Amino acid sequence: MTERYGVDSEVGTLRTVMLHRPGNELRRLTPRNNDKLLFDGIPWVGRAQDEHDAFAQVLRDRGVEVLYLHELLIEALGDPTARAQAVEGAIADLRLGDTLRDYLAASLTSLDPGGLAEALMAGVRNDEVRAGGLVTSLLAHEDFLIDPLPNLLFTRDSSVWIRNSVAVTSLAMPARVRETQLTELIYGFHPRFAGAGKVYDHSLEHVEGGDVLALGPGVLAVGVGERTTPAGVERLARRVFAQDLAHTVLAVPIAQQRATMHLDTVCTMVDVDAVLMYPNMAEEMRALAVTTDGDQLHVAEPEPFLVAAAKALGIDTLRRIDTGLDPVTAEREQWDDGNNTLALAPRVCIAYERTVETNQRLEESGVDVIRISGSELGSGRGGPRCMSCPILRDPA
Ligand SMILES: NC(=[NH2+])NCCC[C@H](N)C(=O)O
Repeated sequence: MTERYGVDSEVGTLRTVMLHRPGNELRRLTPRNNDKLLFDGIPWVGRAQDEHDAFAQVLRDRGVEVLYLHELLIEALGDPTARAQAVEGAIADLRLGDTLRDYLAASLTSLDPGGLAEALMAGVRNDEVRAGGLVTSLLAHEDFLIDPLPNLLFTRDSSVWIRNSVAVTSLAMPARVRETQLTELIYGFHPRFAGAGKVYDHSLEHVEGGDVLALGPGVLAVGVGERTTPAGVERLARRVFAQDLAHTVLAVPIAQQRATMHLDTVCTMVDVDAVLMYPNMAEEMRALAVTTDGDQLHVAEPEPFLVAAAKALGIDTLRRIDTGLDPVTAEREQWDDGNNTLALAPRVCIAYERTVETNQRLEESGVDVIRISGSELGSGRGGPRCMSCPILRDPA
């Protein structure tokens, strides 16, 4: 049987990817809720969809199979047990109270898989239901009973494949926590993933996919900062070692701030032995190599990231593509996800067109750059890497 999933590197030829085409959940963003929902502006949704369609087309033109999260979700919700689990997860929130919870349970249960998926993604507003009762009368019209999930767009964060096992992650920001209820349904109930191993779940310590880089077979780098916690990387290391999915996990501390929320905002791989790094941070990035003797975890002293990574990969040097940008240009382009490239194969990547200088330097270093526009997509602070969850790559 040909493989349908499995990822052992960042750069092996991409075969299958999961995207999420932005939908009605983006139409919920207002100037009053966008900060909480982790968007820096109010995107023009139609244009964001066009940009996203163009991104998907670039992938298809390169022979990549594009799966959509919402379609996988609808298919998974064909299973009655999945629907029951979905409803239970959506109404668990304590803001509802018993009357409203019972009402929502009944109305969500009556929906078909398509309608239920839409409610789970776009959320439900108080004035969209006729529930009656105290809580609904006291809440504002525009209060959400079920929050919308605009960050579903960033499929990188809510699940990550580590070889033939999938890690449903544990998201740190309240606005995103419910996303993994959806990825859990997909991987738990969609027939395509029936035989897949499971290596992590949302009940564990925080780990986000944007922090997890498969540097090469058996070697993961995991950013520890605003999202993934120290305990998260420890738990992930234990889990991947127990399933023999990696021999080394490099824990990489990154500044706890929005600009560097995930490791992939400052560092992505563009070749089997080359990384693109945010120059303002490249020098000081350190890594602690975690290994195991089968029983205990061993933690090495911090070393420069590139040194620790090359050692773990068993190569002489991991090349850093030096964009040579002045600090201000570098800071501007990092903010616009210039370092968040998606590799389609060694030395071929997708990047936003707006990070002009970074792209040019990448090309001068021998990397093909396929440019996509992201004027609207970018308002969620994520680039090509975080808008994609690779499901199948050729072995590196
Ligand atoms: N892997 C990434 N860089 N993801 C970007 C996620 C952006 C999203 N708005 C958030 O704040 O969570």
